[in-house]
Amino acid sequence: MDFFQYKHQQLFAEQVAVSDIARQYGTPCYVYSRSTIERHWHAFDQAVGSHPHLICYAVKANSNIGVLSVLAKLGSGFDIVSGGELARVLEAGGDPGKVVFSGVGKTEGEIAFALEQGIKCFNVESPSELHRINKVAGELGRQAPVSLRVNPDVDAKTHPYISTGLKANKFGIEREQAIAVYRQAAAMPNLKIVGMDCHIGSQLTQTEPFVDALDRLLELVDELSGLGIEIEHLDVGGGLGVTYKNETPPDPDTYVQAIVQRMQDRPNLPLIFEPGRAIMANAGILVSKVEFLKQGAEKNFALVDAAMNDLIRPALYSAWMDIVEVDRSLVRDRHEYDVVGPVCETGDFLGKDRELAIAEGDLIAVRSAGAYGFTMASNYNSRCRPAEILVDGDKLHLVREREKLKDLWKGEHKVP
Ligand SMILES: Cc1ncc(COP(=O)(O)O)c(C=O)c1O
Ligand SMILES: N[C@@H](CCCC[NH3+])C(=O)O
Repeated sequence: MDFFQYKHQQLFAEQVAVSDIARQYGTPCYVYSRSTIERHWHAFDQAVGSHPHLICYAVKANSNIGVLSVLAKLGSGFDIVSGGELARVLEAGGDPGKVVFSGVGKTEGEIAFALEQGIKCFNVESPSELHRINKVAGELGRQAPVSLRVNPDVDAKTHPYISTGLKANKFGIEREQAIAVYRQAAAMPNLKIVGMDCHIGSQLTQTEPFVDALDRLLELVDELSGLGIEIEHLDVGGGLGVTYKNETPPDPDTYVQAIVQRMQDRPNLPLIFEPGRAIMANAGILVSKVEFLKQGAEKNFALVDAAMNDLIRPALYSAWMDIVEVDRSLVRDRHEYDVVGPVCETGDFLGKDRELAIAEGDLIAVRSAGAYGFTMASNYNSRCRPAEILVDGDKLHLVREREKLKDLWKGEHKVP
């Protein structure tokens, strides 16, 4: 069931009319559905069934404290890529013992912070990082749990900017070197090898690359076992795609089943999943107001009050995101528009060539904007970042206030 749907031609978020939310909190604003977040998380968790596992939501997709607190209450784990994300998880009430720390450039400070908090493990992306973790752990008198992120060299068949599992990508340790690096890790006194990890890219719409990657990892697990190095968990990463337009990704159940089936003869090797987009994308929309309609020589423009600084995916990846009218009861002529924001960049668009029945002052919503929306927002053009509202049935929670002008120069100083 979709928790963003029309009732009497009005777009609703759960039981609240989106136009009421806009009236109360202004635009632009992100609106999230708690039920959708929970349903998506459970879809992963239940699909794994009795195989031991942990769902570690990828915080980068949407790191709002309100969102994280919903997931923490479900008992979710978290995949983080910075000390900042760890701090958010802790603030939201997440369990550090269920946190895996990915990312290619962990600093000494971040490693120390994570060790002190007792995270589940570091997903290590290079031999240099192993040395660094070993050093910091030694200084703190601790043993650091580590898992190597192996780059399995499979083609994820996704946008080149968001593919991560190819030899040409900066992520992970090459498959051919993995055994040697595990041996190095085994010889370091302050490390404890606990797992193996991979993440081959984002917005994948086929199951096959995931299964190929898993098979490649399992070969390595067996080879390591022969060398006396036992892997205690296998982290298959995130990356499951969603439908923005006409993509047909497998649903979480089909994707998870394909992976769990491969694990049937390894019932004691726990799995970790790191979904981000599949949990959050369709749990959120970006609501914006039409400021002006403008007729150009070749195109009609709908100038709206949200821009690339609020939602950069269309500008950055030419990503197509659905744009809909919030109130379809209004009588309007239907025209084709480029939906653009006020930022001074030609690339500032939310959608091109969209048929919409709108007038100045009307509301539109960009759908599937719950993942990589606010987390990639900036203050470019000195624009205040939008409010974020979480809907829970008929209740509204303002989970992030709209930034105020003073927030724009917080921490900056005039020169005497
Ligand atoms: C290491 C890691 N894990 C998980 C994710 C989440 O990916 P997605 O949002 O595609 O599920 C990412 C981002 O692609 C990532 O880099
Ligand atoms: N930010 C990207 C995906 C990158 C995933 C991060 N590893 C998007 O909006 O689609």
